[in-house]
Amino acid sequence: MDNKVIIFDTTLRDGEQALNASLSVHEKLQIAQAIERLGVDIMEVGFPVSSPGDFESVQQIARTVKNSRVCALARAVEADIQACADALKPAEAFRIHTFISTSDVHVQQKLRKEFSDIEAMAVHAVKFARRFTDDVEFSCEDAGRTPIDNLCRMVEQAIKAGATTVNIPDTVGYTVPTEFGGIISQLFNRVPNIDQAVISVHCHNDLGLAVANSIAAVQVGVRQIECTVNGIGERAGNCSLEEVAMILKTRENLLGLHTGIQHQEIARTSKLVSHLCNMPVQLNKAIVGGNAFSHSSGIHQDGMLKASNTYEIMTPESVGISKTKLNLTSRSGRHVIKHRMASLGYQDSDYDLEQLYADFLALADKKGQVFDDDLEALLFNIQQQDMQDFYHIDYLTVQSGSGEFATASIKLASGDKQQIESATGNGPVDALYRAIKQAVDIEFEVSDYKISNKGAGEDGLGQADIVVTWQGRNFHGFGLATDVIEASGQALIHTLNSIHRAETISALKKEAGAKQSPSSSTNKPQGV
Ligand SMILES: CC(=O)SCCNC(=O)CCNC(=O)[C@H](O)C(C)(C)COP(=O)(O)OP(=O)(O)OC[C@H]1O[C@@H](n2cnc3c(N)ncnc32)[C@H](O)[C@@H]1OP(=O)(O)O
Ligand SMILES: CC(C)C(=O)C(=O)O
Ligand SMILES: [Mg+2]
Repeated sequence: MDNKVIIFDTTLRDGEQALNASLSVHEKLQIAQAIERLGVDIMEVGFPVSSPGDFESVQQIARTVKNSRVCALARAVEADIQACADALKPAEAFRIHTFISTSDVHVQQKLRKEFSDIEAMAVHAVKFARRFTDDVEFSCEDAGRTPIDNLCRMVEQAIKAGATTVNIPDTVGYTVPTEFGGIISQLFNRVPNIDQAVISVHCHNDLGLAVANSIAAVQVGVRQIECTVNGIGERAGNCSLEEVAMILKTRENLLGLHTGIQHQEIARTSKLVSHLCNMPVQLNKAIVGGNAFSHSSGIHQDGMLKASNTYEIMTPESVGISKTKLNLTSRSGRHVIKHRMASLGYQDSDYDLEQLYADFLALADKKGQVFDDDLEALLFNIQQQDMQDFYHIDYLTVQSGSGEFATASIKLASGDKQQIESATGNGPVDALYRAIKQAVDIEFEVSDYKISNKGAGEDGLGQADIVVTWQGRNFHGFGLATDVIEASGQALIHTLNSIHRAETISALKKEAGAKQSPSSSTNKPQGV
């Protein structure tokens, strides 16, 4: 048996069904091109009968994509299949995928038919689809809950009618791996013509088992996995493409299978899909989550510094992520601090590791994650108070109305000095930022400003993200509050505190440099 597993991507069909905002034709095309670059064998890109917009996007993708076969979905209904054929026509070769439910609950309650009617509809649909292409896939919807005798009958009939791929979906993510693998094994053992079609699986993640079930299926002979980028799809989603691709690559030694996926494209495809679909990826998601290649505790970081395979079973570069992250937190140890200081250009003799580590722990307990600037600030013995909150808004009020200038008044603390300022502006944020500018000693420009919603409902939080340019360097800051004006103020103050810290560090570096004699220059911090 061939040991290549065909990857069938359904991000733009099953994945798209689960979005809370629709994608434009242009956005779908961008995703299709990224998925093509990823090296999938087949991409299912829509359900053309469902709307003129979906028809058009399937057509555009069929016109554009060349290196993956394009496919569209149809009920076991002539009009749906005809729509697939019409939309896919621009492609040189295409697949039509038709389906009907086979489980008792779906046949009786949803379709309200007899199983024999369903068999007849399936056979007719497959034969009708074969008029347009010799690549026809048939799916037994809810196969995971279908009585095995009925499932065997349906698979045999579909192959006899001309299906070249037969897909066994666990539509509601009900089965567990041994059970699902057992269903597939029974099909291989009992359906006489099974070797005349590729057998595929399409698993949903309702119990978090979509990937495990798909792997159980390939272990007993399945050679096509249907999946989506980031695992998006109906309800809890579909089998995640990046997870199966990396399981098959990383455990090729055990499974003896491979795919045609270009693994280095995984991270950027995941980011594009997440961004265009407005579906954030959870931090701890395997392969593409923000923490998938970051290490936070001292024992792990020490291991990673000695040999990365102590805690990484694949490299971040292999999935297109530039490098492993070693987060500095209060769970970090001395080895990683030493390593980070060396990468910032410091030699061991430039600092007292025990003192720095003690200060670092005190700061990490307060702050969570400690960044490189913080470490340098500790090195130069800056008071933690200075590092965290030199500037602070004690009070702010803003007045605005349509057709008038807005006015803002603030009371701002700068270290132990306090100042009251007022300013007018084109809007409330402009007025507030002008008042803050009058109160601080820093010449800066706000070069980017964005407000986004965090959480649902009227009392959800607003997040302000700004970029401030100071002496040619960009500083990012954010603020989070139920009031967007307050969030905007916090964002600017956050940024000004970072600038203040950078200013203080550079003054201290200059001072330290001036005190060094030429003969002690080897002790100078380098590369900072
Ligand atoms: C498991 C899956 O992911 S299946 C794919 C799910 N995706 C979608 O549903 C997205 C596209 N769907 C649509 O745009 C619409 O549902 C359409 C155009 C297909 C149909 O719309 P409508 O005609 O208004 O029907 P509606 O969606 O309300 O009901 C579905 C009908 O199709 C029937 N049906 C469902 N599946 C199938 C099937 N595989 N083959 C034949 N008929 C089916 C249902 O029994 C129901 O028929 P009824 O009207 O006789 O009761
Ligand atoms: C149409 C089929 C393959 C499907 O999406 C499912 O059963 O989940
Ligand atoms: Mg599905």
